[in-house]
Amino acid sequence: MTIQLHNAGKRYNRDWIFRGLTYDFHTGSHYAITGPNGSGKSTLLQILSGAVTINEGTCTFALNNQIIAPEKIYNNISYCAPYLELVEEFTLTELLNFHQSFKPFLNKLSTDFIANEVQLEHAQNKKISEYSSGMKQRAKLAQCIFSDTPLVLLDEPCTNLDAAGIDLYNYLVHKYCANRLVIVSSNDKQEYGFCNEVMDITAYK
Ligand SMILES: Nc1ncnc2c1ncn2[C@@H]1O[C@H](COP(=O)(O)OP(=O)(O)OP(=O)(O)O)[C@@H](O)[C@H]1O
Repeated sequence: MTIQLHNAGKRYNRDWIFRGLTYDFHTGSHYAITGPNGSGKSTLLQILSGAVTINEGTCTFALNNQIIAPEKIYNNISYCAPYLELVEEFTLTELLNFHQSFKPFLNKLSTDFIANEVQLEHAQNKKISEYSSGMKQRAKLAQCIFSDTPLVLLDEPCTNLDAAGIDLYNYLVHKYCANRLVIVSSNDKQEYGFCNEVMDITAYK
């Protein structure tokens, strides 16, 4: 999987968030997008998911050297972000089963195994609405990291996680994302310490 930005620019109304952004993202590398609050990290991540369009330049997605149209890219993406909601009426088992009906899990892993991996096996049959905020974040990470996609987009992935949760995040990323294209939007080294490429978005203001 590759994503190539060439001279990309994004503005909301008259305000440019970034301009002249030329950057290649490749499978095998793990990238961090850093910058202060409001600098455009989440906006860029949404562009890299195909959900938001740029106002100038190009953003090209390719899988196995075949160009993919931005509107088709969603099949290849797992996304975890504070602004993406879970279906809270579901239990974790129902949520994972529903999710895998349109996005299968890595190696056909079972929902029981996944609940166990994120240490939520004791709460597997409890409604997500009754979860704590840290438990909800573990459920979001489970849904994202275990989906069998070449691209994993993580926006502030340790939101609401305690120290054990942050260790769990690092374990999941190392075990299940090693050969995937991973892009993390964050200002917290605990969230992107494993990334081998760091892009400071303020360089493109
Ligand atoms: N839908 C929108 N319409 C108008 N402006 C927007 C929209 N989304 C974001 N912005 C603006 O774009 C800028 C970048 O926002 P963005 O959320 O990408 O920043 P960020 O770096 O992720 O911030 P944070 O670290 O606080 O999460 C901000 O000035 C924000 O107000």
